[in-house]
Amino acid sequence: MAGEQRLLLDNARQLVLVCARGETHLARGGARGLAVLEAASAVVGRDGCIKAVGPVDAIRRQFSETSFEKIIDCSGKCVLPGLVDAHTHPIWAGDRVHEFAMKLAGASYMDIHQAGGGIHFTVEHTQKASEEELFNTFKHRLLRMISAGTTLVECKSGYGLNLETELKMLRVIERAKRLLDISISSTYCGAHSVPKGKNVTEATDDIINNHLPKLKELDLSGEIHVNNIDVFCEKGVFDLNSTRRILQAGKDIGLQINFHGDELHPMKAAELGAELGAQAISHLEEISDEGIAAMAKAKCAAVLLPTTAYMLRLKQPQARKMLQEGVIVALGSDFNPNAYCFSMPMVMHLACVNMKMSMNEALAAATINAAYALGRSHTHGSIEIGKQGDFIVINSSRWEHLIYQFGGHQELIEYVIVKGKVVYKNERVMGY
Ligand SMILES: N=CN[C@@H](CCC(=O)O)C(=O)O
Ligand SMILES: [Zn+2]
Repeated sequence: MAGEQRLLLDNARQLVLVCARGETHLARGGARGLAVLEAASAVVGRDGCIKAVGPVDAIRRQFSETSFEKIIDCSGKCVLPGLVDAHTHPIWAGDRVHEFAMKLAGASYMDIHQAGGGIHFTVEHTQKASEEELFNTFKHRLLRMISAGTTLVECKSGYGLNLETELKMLRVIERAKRLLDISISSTYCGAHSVPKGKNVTEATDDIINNHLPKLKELDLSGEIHVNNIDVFCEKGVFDLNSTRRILQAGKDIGLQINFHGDELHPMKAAELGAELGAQAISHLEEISDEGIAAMAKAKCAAVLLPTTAYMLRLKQPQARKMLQEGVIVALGSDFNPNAYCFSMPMVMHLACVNMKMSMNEALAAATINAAYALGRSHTHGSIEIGKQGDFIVINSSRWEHLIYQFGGHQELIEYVIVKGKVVYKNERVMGY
């Protein structure tokens, strides 16, 4: 093939495609075996999309007349799809390291929340922060996510609660979507907590009557484009009926439903999400058997968050049962001031050890299934022709080292590539 292409990833020891037949997700046995090529190469075109994937010699023959803007010699290394983080809260001011100490001393998440800390503490600081300050810290956090291999991330608002601050957060996300080398799926999470001075019904009415119409108006004018709607459906936060009203109203203005459910108490959130056609539900530590069956039937993804269960010493979600029953299991870092973790490789490791997932299942959950949870698996989550050219290159001859070496990704990940462009090059790569 003559002409010019953007990138050749040449001669990888392992090229981990994840999927090879255009699957939108991997459930049941599908997640157990991943598509992996040995001694293979991949080509990204000037439009940022993957043009070819295959054995080294075949790709060299096919592109013998082609020039490349960049060639990366991947000998002895592994290439994987860019990782997808399906759940984060990365825009906020004021850390909560003091609450970490309180939790270590025995306070529960809800003790702190009900005493006015937790989300309320972050809301107070985020309301006061300038848009510029929020953008700068957000940018820094996204760069840390990229260096840990994330190339598509879901980002929530939800530390504003009032319309003004929720819009400030969403503008910050919009700016990052335009300016930074990472793909973002944005989520309006105005129902993250009931604001001080309002009861649940008042907060729900305010969201439905004021926030959502404003989001629709800003979408039509092209100022802010939001992808998902979220609610923290939890005892003492938003009950099932308010959750239903908000999610339905969000769906009515074209947002995908993707919400927090069944985390600290069984709420029948999974059953509700399946009924409303939710794309995904997160947490699910307290899901019922009926909820698992309903999510499998509705093809509603379960976004499991191993850092939260670990940090808060919660019971683990039943990942094995969900996988056996055919639920589409995805993973997220849940980066937020309560669970300060940017790293999907560490999340995969925790999912394997604490939730008993296999490494293949964890990688599927952090790539194609996380992309599915965001409605993006037609463009992200696997190395297949036509998809966006997002990759990580690791300095190891077997891809499983990315999960096995807990915390080791900082030395293992050599390149992070988005749309065929190197967006992170690690200068201290060491291998093993
Ligand atoms: N559970 C609700 N929301 C977040 C925590 C947010 C916070 O504590 O600031 C979560 O997903 O873990
Ligand atoms: Zn969350």
